[in-house]
Amino acid sequence: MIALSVNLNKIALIRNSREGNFPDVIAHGRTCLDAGAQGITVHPRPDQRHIRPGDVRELASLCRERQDVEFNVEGNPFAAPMGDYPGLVELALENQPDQCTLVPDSTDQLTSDHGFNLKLDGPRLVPQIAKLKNARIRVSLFMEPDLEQISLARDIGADRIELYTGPYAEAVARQSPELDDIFASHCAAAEHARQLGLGVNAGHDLNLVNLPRYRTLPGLQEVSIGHAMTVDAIAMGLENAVKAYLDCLAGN
Ligand SMILES: CC(=O)[C@@H](O)[C@H](O)COP(=O)(O)O
Ligand SMILES: NCC(=O)COP(=O)(O)O
Repeated sequence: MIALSVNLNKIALIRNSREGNFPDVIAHGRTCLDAGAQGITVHPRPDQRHIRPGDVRELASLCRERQDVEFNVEGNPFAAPMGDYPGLVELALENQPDQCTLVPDSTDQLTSDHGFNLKLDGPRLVPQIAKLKNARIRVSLFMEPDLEQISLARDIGADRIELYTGPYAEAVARQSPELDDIFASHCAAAEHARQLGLGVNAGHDLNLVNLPRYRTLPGLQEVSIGHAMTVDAIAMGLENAVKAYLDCLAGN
């Protein structure tokens, strides 16, 4: 089974556009879990444009209440604390998610758009990964489908990789002639990761159109999906949208 972890960033983005707590991010998280999602993902950013530290605390306790539900906190481990945002690793250590996905994005970035270059960032990631693993938090690294880089992910102690699916999603949307090669590179990366003993997650811009092919990736364990699902929820309702993604992942 491929686990569906629903990313709630965009629900929080709408909430933050006004004062108050509407829509309620935690209630929407509960709806996703009630509809059968196996996990919740958040990607708090230092500017708190969407997910805030308080959301992480409340979602951590929501996920703890449920059996077989995983909480995944994503973000840049090197971004400095800002306001009451304490830094990603500190936030994770405080809230004990099941998984922390480290992503190499800068503070002013619109969204995540590349995986780690571990030749550059590997040495300074080592102590961050060790802190998380000592706290029994699974560590995943956001990566391109590059075999040499994936070997380095194993060498510095990662448990899993999350393959960055943005270029794959764009190739599907544009019906690009490069699509087959891009997907083949993801399959080779997933096989390589598995041979090294790394788990395989994937995410970014996955949707109901591009997921039927991506779900066939060898050994895929988890997808985290937020943006497209939130858009689909406008038309379908959140519960139906979650169920549609679960059906899609099941190959129905
Ligand atoms: C890591 C990743 O792929 C991103 O999709 C991220 O989790 C979403 O962040 P934003 O919602 O801020 O674009
Ligand atoms: N890790 C990717 C993620 O959480 C969701 O990305 P998106 O579906 O919002 O692009």
